[in-house]
Amino acid sequence: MNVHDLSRDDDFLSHLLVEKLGTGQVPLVVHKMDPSARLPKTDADELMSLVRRFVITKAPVQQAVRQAVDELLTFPAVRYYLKSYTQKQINAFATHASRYFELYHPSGVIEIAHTSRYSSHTGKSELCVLATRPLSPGMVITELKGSMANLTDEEDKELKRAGMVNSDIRRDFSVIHSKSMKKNHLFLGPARFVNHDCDNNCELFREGRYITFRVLRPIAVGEEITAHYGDGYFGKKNKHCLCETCEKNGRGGYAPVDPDDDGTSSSSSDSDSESDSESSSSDAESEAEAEPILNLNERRTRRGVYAITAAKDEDSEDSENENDDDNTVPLAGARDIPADSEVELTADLDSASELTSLPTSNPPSDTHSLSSLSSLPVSRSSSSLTSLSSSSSDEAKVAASLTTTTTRRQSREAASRASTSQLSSTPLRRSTRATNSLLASSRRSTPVNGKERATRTPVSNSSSARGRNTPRREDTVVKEEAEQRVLRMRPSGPNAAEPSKEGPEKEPPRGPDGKILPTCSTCGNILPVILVDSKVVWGLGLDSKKAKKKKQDCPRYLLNFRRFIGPKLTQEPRCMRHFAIYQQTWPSRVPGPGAVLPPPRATTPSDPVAKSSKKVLKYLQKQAEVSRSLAASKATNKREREQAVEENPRAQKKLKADPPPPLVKLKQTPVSNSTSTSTTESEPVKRKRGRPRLSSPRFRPKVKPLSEVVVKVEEEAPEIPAKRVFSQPRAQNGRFGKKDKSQKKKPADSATPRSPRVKKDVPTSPTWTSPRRKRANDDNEDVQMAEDSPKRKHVRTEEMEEPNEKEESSAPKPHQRVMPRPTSTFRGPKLFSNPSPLNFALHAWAGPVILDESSEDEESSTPETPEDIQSPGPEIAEDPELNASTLLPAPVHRAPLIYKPSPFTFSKRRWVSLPQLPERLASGDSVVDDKEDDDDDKEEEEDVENIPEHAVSSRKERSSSASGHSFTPRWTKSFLVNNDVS
Ligand SMILES: C[S@@+](CC[C@H](N)C(=O)[O-])C[C@H]1O[C@@H](n2cnc3c(N)ncnc32)[C@H](O)[C@@H]1O
Repeated sequence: MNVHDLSRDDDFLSHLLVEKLGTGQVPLVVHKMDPSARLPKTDADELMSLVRRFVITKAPVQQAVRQAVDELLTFPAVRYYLKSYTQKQINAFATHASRYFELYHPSGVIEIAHTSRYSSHTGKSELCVLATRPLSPGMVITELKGSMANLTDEEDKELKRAGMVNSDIRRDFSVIHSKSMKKNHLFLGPARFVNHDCDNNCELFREGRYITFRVLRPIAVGEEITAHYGDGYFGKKNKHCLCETCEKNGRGGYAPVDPDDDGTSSSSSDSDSESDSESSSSDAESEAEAEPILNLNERRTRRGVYAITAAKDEDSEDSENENDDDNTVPLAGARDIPADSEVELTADLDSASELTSLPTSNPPSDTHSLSSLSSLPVSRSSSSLTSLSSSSSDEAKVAASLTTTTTRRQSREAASRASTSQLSSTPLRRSTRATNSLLASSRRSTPVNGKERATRTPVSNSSSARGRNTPRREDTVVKEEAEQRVLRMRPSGPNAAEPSKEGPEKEPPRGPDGKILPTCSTCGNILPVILVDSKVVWGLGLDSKKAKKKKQDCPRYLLNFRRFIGPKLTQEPRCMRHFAIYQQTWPSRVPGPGAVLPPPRATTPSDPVAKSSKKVLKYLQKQAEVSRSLAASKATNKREREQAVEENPRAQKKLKADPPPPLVKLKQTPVSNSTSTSTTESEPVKRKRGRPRLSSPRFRPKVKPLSEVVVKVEEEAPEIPAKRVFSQPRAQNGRFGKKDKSQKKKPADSATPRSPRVKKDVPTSPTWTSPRRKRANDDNEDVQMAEDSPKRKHVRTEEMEEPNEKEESSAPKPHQRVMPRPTSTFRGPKLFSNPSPLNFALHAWAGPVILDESSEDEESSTPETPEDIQSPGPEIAEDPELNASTLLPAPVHRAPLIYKPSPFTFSKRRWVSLPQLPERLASGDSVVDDKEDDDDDKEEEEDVENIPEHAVSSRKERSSSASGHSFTPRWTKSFLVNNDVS
């Protein structure tokens, strides 16, 4: 796709599928590449019904997406839009459309929302991406994609040429620089709404021609998805960054103003060409440039979007470092010319994948600016007021309540204050100012970091909206504010949610008059008062005693209400939009009480090794350390017990009686007040009779397969003395490691070697791990180990703690050879009936079989019982073919069994037979191995979701189709022609 088409398509599609969708009069305003382009008119209701059909369809995601795209292409406006398109262009458009549709699928885990975090500073509507479900590290947010288009040098320059009045392409968009290709790419699509945070919770990575995101640490519902644009994107060392992390730490745009700072601080962002790299930042340091203090908060970046200022000095200095000398073309009052500073995206996009953005050349209108402020959601994590959460601070809630339409008592107060504001020249501005004023006043008494933080009212939207023609007024404003300010801070205040995090009980939000404010029982937001034409249409009386007793939701229901209040509804919070689309309360997406959510589409990476990143590994490593310490104490106990067993065989009995070692799962350190479905708690494995069910959730990697693997590597391997594992079953149990119950859980027990020599060949762990799970873990481990050694064999060997590595590598891998059964009970697919396993086993034991040493190697990891003809039921015991000796190629000697294996285990194995066994035996085939592999494969197919390795192909398929990247040319020209496109 070329840049022009991508830009044009994205403008149109984001208009259709973001702006027009359920947002009423306060849309999610998307910055257009070409705001001047006229877009065909579309009926919002029609669009909504299309999306409604899409979200309620039962079809699989991709099918549903295709249907939706098909339908979209029948819209007159779309047909009109595409009429000059070639087939290729239509396909590209359809693919891009599919990305937007994917966002809305009920299985999706994110949504696009307003954020006020930057709006108040940038004066423009800003969007963000929020999680609607808990996300775990390693997950790939498949529906959050961005399409890339190669930028030609000319286009690249064009994007950098800010403020070209008649420019076709505007610059408030992401540009990714590929180190390997040494090229910049334009990056559009839903993924472009991801904002930057210095402690980002997601990272970018590339899947073919599109970019998507991988979760780095647990993300709670309502939390914002953030990426890292680079270290120098928002000025040198991101000193103008307004992210939540900077806010919490008093850095970036929230850092105290250095009294010595004469405004000549460097601004690498304005100059550095590879701003995220260390070298570039050091380069940038040398390129110190003056920057007036006055403009620190809303200064322009090199991309000039949110730093709009008319300060002369700054402009000239910035321009010094810009490669483009476009100083004569100011952008909304600023000559913000982006340098070649797009952050680099390395070849594998893991280590240095970064997202950059180019600035917009046009500030939004006041309406837009304010609309963005009008829905100030409250964040659980103090993040940018973008998420709805009950744990938000009062202050944030006050902010939320003070939307452009808020007229509660406190907002009235604020409004009266605002009326005195010099800047509030219009009602809209006044309300914005009111919000800020109120917040400022409340903050004046808020000590931060032991200091009383003076407040500064950020430049109102008017500053962003000001034109080049009004420099004088801006200067006045800026100076005035600078006098007030000691520290830089954003209007919502620092650590907005901190108090609620600390205290066990949340303080209900109160207005300035001290009265408790009514909040939405769904999202916790302060209920707004909605005005239409200065008349309160909703919200009054909600603070009455009666109303307080009643559970009250925020006005998502006003969607229906809108019918009689007309289209002039001035506010539509997130709950409303959500409800409009899903007819469900936020964040639920599926209808009906107790309805089951479809599994989230965020997946683990298809190729964990390739997709692993330092950050994920770092996180996992951290987690592993925690569990390692836990394991250390356990290991000591185990060793003691094992020693006791060796010294005193009687101790075995005790050991047997002891509960089996728990399946160690990662104990997670709580990262947030996440409702994450994280399953990485330390939970002991319940012992069950028979073999553990491989499909049992307790053996699934669940949410954090990577984490578990780390634990395995770090924890299990060092504490497993091979002796304990092999000595017992070999000596006492013969072929069936029945006696030691802890071994019952190991499939390896069936393959227990008989001699000490074999002992070395079959390593195992004290905690039974199903082969399938083990394989999955191996893969995951590879991810974890990828940095040290990409060789999986080596990793596996390490994990198994094989005493004799050479033997291990040459020997068949035990976990591959051991045949796990589909279930631990008699519900396996190979049983035709449900006979008594006990009877069967007793019958089968009539002719005990002992294999010779020569066949042991082969069998060491395979079932001991010979394969036989599949039996219809217990009668199988009567079948002469059950005499294993007749089936085995070379049975050498027999001996009575010393121990009776579990009848369940035994009979189950016996029944796993191949009809073609005799023939295979006759032909000298290795019966057991093949059979086992088959079985394994089948099982793995059944449980493919749990096994990264085996899931790779299916994931790849899913992923590629999910991406829309591989969409076949379904949306043909003829399709459009057939649909009256001419
Ligand atoms: C790729 S866009 C992100 C989506 C953007 N909020 C929107 O609505 O289109 C990058 C822009 O978001 C804003 N932004 C994102 N993260 C920011 C941060 N940490 N500090 C300041 N502005 C940020 C800046 O305006 C930046 O130019």
